[in-house]
Amino acid sequence: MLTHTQIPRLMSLRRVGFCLSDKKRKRMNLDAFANFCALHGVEVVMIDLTQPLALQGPFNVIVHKMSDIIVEAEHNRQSQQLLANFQSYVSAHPSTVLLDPLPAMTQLLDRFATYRIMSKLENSLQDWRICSPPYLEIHNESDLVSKQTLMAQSLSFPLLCKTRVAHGSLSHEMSLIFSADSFADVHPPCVLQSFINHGAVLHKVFVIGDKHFCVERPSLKNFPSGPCDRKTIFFNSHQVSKPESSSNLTALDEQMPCLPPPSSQAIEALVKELRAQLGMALLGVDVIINSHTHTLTIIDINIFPGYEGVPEFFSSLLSLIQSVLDQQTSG
Ligand SMILES: Nc1ncnc2c1ncn2[C@@H]1O[C@H](COP(=O)(O)OP(=O)(O)OP(=O)(O)O)[C@@H](O)[C@H]1O
Ligand SMILES: O=P(O)(O)O[C@H]1[C@H](O)[C@H](O)[C@H](OP(=O)(O)O)[C@@H](OP(=O)(O)O)[C@@H]1O
Ligand SMILES: [Mg+2]
Repeated sequence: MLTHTQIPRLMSLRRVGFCLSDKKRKRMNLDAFANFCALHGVEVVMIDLTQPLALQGPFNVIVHKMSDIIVEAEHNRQSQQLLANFQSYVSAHPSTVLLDPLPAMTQLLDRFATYRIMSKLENSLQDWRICSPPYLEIHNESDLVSKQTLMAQSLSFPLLCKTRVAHGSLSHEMSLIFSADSFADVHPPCVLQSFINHGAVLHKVFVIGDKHFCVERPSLKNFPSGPCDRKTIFFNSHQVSKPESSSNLTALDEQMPCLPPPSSQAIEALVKELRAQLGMALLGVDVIINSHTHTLTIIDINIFPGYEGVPEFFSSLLSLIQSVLDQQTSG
C-alpha cells in the first residue's frame, strides 16, 4: 500500500533537491523559489544532509553549494560525515544531475587552482584583450619573496594578499600591501596579486546556465602605483563590493573620467570559454576595467554566488533546471 507521501513522489517526475546552508537558503529566498517551481510542475525538496538522502529522494537534479561543507570537512568530523552522505548518494544515483559537478566546484575552492584557470583564460581570450593580474602562490614562509622574485613575476605594488582557501567566511579576509617591508603581514598559504587601478567599479558577471547578467558594484578605489611607505590595509571583501558598500576604501580620492563598461561581446566570449573549461552552470565572475589600459581584467571566480541585482534569477534558474529535466526525458 503506498503511503500518501509516496504517491506524489512516484507521480512527480520532476523532483529537484536543494542542498544549501540555512544562510544561503534565506539569501536566495528558496521557499519563494519552491513555490515558483511548483507552478511549473517542478517539485523542490530541501535536502537534510543529517538524514539519509535515499529516504528523501529520488531526485532528477540536485542544486547545491557543498563548497561550505567541503571546506569545513578539512577539519571537522561532522562535516566529513555530511559530505560522505552526499557523495555516497550521488555515487549510487548516477542519473541524478548535479548543479554543479563536485570536481569542478572543488577546484574553485582553491585560489591557486582558480588563478591558474584565470591565467589560462588569458591565453584563450587574447583576441578579446582579456587578462588577469600577475600573481604569486605563497605556499610557505620560505616562499616569501624578495623584490627580485616579485619583479621576475612582473608583480607590482600595491599587492593584494588573499587566503588560498577561496570560499567560506575566512576567505574574504584580505589585505592590501604597499611594500616589501610589510611582508610580515603575509601569512601563507595565500596568493599575492598585483592591485590593478580600476576606478572603484567592479563588474559582477552572474552566470546561470546559458544566460549571464552583468551587475555593477562598488570596489576598491585607486592607489598610487609602486611601493610606498604605507601601513597594510586589512579589509573584508564583503565590506567593499556589496551593493551597499561605501567607505574610505571605495570612495575615489580624486575624480576621474568614467571608464567604459566591459564589452558585452567580450563578456560573452569570457563566459562561453569559462563554462567550457569548468563545465559549470552556476558561477560568478568578477571583472574590472584597468584605468590605464582599459583592459578587461578577471580578478575572481565564485561558486554559486548570491545573484543580488539579478531580477531574472528565479526564471533563469528554473529554465536551467527544466533544460536538464528535458534532456533526461529525451534521453
Ligand atoms: N587584483 C585586484 N586589483 C584591484 N582590486 C582588486 C583585485 N582583486 C580584488 N580586488 C578588490 O577586492 C575585492 C574582493 O576581491 P575578491 O573578489 O578576490 O575577494 P572575494 O572574497 O573572493 O570576493 P567575493 O565576494 O566575490 O567572493 C574585489 O571586489 C575588488 O574590489
Ligand atoms: O562560499 P562563499 O561565502 O565564499 O560565497 C560567497 C561568494 O564568494 C561571494 O562573496 C558571494 O557574493 P556575490 O559575489 O556578491 O554574489 C556571496 O554571496 P552572498 O549572497 O552570500 O553575499 C557568497 O556567499
Ligand atoms: Mg570576488
